[in-house]
Amino acid sequence: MPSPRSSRERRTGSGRLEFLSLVSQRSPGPPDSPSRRRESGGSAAAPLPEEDCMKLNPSFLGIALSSLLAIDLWASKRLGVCAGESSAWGSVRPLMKVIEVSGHGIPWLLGTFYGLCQSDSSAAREVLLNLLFALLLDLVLVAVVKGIVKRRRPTHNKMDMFVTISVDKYSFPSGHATRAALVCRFVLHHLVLAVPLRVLVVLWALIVGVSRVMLGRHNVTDVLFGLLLGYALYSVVEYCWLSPLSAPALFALWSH
Ligand SMILES: CC(C)=CCC/C(C)=C/COP(=O)(O)O
Repeated sequence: MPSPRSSRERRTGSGRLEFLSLVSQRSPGPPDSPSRRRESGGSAAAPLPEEDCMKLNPSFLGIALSSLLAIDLWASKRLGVCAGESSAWGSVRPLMKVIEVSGHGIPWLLGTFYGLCQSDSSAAREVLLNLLFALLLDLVLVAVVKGIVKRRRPTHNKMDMFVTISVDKYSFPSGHATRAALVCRFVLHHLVLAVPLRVLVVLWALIVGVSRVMLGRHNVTDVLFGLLLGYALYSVVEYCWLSPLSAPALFALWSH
């Protein structure tokens, strides 16, 4: 028995199947428009209001963003292999938490402040004062962006972080990632280090970023944006560089 064929197909002289163009057979307009769908139901319909058409035709940007977010959530969940003790890489979680502390704001702020109090050269004081300024600027900027975006941390995150502030319930951007990128650029520009140490500094920043996703603290996009933000923030710090000439009162505070 011959198989039933749709009205969109016909046979050519050579016996090959050819698909008839739907567009050429119907009235002009987008082939999948709502009015078309109504026509295919057999009854003529009045055109839909413009707002309805807008809802039915989401913009390319909207689709691209939702797809990116869906991929982000899926990848972040799969990469969150240290999110709990019972996770696939749960045994590595303590090491990841040490890396977390290495990028935390408190040790960096306290360490820089201590160095500033101890330093006896004006060049070191200038660098440390600017590092302190950079770290504070970073904290404020991240808190503002987190407060505006209000993206929740991944559901698989265990909120057992060392010292947090209220906006740290939000995840975009990763504060550890901004700090790691900022400190990395700062150190590479202002400390004279041997190449292996420079490589280590870059590796540390990348590992801090990756560990945020592995610990389940962040989605991948939080970390990528955080790294970019920290990188860009360093340029702002360079631009506003504090020196004994531009901020004499501040330097007078630290001169012994
Ligand atoms: C309390 C102070 C001085 C800093 C908070 C540091 C902190 C907990 C940042 C959050 O980082 P993530 O956004 O990467 O989770």
